[in-house]
Amino acid sequence: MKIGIMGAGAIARVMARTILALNRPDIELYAIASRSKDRADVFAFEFNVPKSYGSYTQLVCDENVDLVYIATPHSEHYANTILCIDHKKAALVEKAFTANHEQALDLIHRARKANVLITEAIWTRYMPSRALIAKALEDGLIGKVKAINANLCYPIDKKERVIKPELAGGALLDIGIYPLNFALMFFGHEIKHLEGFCVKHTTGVDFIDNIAIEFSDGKTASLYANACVASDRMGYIYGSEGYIAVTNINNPEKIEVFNKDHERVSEIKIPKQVTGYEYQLIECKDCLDRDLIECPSMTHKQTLEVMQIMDNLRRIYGVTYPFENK
Ligand SMILES: NC(=O)C1=CN([C@@H]2O[C@H](COP(=O)(O)OP(=O)(O)OC[C@H]3O[C@@H](n4cnc5c(N)ncnc54)[C@H](OP(=O)(O)O)[C@@H]3O)[C@@H](O)[C@H]2O)C=CC1
Ligand SMILES: O=C1CO[C@H](CO)[C@@H](O)[C@@H]1O
Repeated sequence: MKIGIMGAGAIARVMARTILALNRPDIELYAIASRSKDRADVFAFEFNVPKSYGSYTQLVCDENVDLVYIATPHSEHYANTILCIDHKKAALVEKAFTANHEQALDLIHRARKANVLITEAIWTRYMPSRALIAKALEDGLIGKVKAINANLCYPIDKKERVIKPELAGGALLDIGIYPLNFALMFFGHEIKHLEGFCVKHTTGVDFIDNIAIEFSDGKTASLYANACVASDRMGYIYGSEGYIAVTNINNPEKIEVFNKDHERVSEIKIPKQVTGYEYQLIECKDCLDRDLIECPSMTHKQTLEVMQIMDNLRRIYGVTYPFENK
């Protein structure tokens, strides 16, 4: 699978390092495309990428590219993915999949019509830690499962793409999406009641997010994201007999099981990984081999439901992006 990266920014570099370190002959870093040929050339030199393009269109016109990894700001994902679909290129689209549900729905309709794989690069959904936690819950390690509490905070208030409304910035789409997915991955998507409260940046985007969910089966989730501070990134799943503590919900480092007397009863070992970003690539390769147009770890339906929940939260917050008001 020859990968072409769209956008030569921060996460693109992490992905390039991942592909190189993965060192699989069947998963190759083949091309980089930037809006600037100079930036593409610098990137290509840095990671020894065979092809370097000064426009995204040139990348999707390269007949050797099998998968485009879209690593641009949220506001751009919609147009970038259309470009891929129109050129019959499979796309792994960074989270948030799009700026809103309407864009996501349109992309999925287009991809299905064109029979092209598109999927959201919400890396935590593809990781082995997800199945390990789900199994611990199924096995009854903490009794009857009742509630989740999770947070993810980074001091990212100087990043343009995070503070600018026109780039669909804000804490929710950038980091709040992780505690949200953490809760939905383990409790499902059937929501009975959703509440939210945010503090806004001076630019108008949400910057400190508090989210409360009551699921249809009575389980609950309290989620927090803050784009001005660093936090412990803990995720807790509480049950009638104890709780599971996940250290770093953004890339799980430790999964511990405690009983209701707060004694640690076990630790669930996480397999050694490259960076954690490799699993979504491996699943894309598998999907392409099997002619699938969506990834089982993050189905189109699940992506759409996450986008809908985030739209609903933004409605509660009173946050819209300028291009949505036209
Ligand atoms: N999974 C994860 O752990 C992470 C995911 N992300 C996600 O990755 C995406 C990119 O984030 P990140 O790499 O931090 O962002 P950066 O700002 O570092 O890079 C984004 C790149 O997108 C390109 N781009 C295209 N259009 C625009 C535009 N209008 N304004 C600015 N840049 C543009 C630029 O590349 P060029 O000019 O070369 O074309 C730019 O370098 C986001 O969706 C974000 O949520 C980010 C960090 C971690
Ligand atoms: O997905 C992400 C995880 O962590 C980052 C902090 O560096 C975020 O900004 C980002 O978008």
